[in-house]
Amino acid sequence: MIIDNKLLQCGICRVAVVDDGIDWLDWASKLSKPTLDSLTFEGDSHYAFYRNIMDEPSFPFPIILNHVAAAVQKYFDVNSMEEMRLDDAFCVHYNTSQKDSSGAKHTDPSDITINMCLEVSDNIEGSQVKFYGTKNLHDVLPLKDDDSASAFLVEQQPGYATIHWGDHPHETLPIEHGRRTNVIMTLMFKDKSRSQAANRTCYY
Ligand SMILES: O=C(O)CCC(=O)C(=O)O
Ligand SMILES: [Fe+2]
Repeated sequence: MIIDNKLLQCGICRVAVVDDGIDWLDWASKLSKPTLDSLTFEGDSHYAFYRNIMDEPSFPFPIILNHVAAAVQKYFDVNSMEEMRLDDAFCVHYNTSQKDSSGAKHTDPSDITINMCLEVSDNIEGSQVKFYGTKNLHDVLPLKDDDSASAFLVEQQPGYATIHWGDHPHETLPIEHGRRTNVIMTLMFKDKSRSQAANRTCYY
């Protein structure tokens, strides 16, 4: 597991999901097309492109969850992935033809979010995820107060999952060049008494 220590100290864990059997680009091209459902009743007005993929039959959710399990267990106070359930999953896609490719500042309706990057074009500019403030991770020495970032950017890299607490405020910056496709998976503690997310108001 190669983990970026600076990000960890800010509360973000980035993990490579390398699997010979998965063609991320192929999934990006498939999922970044609208469906009738995504165009009609399930749109999320906060994203220029949003497509729910909970019912996508062959998307490799189990493989992704397997790859991130060790990191989730080490850093997010989870003893076993059995304690978590996948509550929702959707694809976001950004390109320069979109009128507004930013994502407003929010927290997620999740205890833990896994944001899997499928595709980033070579000419990408912008479209970083900007996090506000730092969060503590298990087993990571937090930054001293004066080093603590008030906000920082996380670049997205294809094949990497960004794992963060659902209540870590973040936004997506507008894309200036290129295209990007990510899949966002929201995880909840099955034990409702451990879940902070059920009654969260996500937008400010
Ligand atoms: O990748 C993106 O632009 C969305 C990021 C996000 O909202 C998340 O990780 O929860
Ligand atoms: Fe989010």
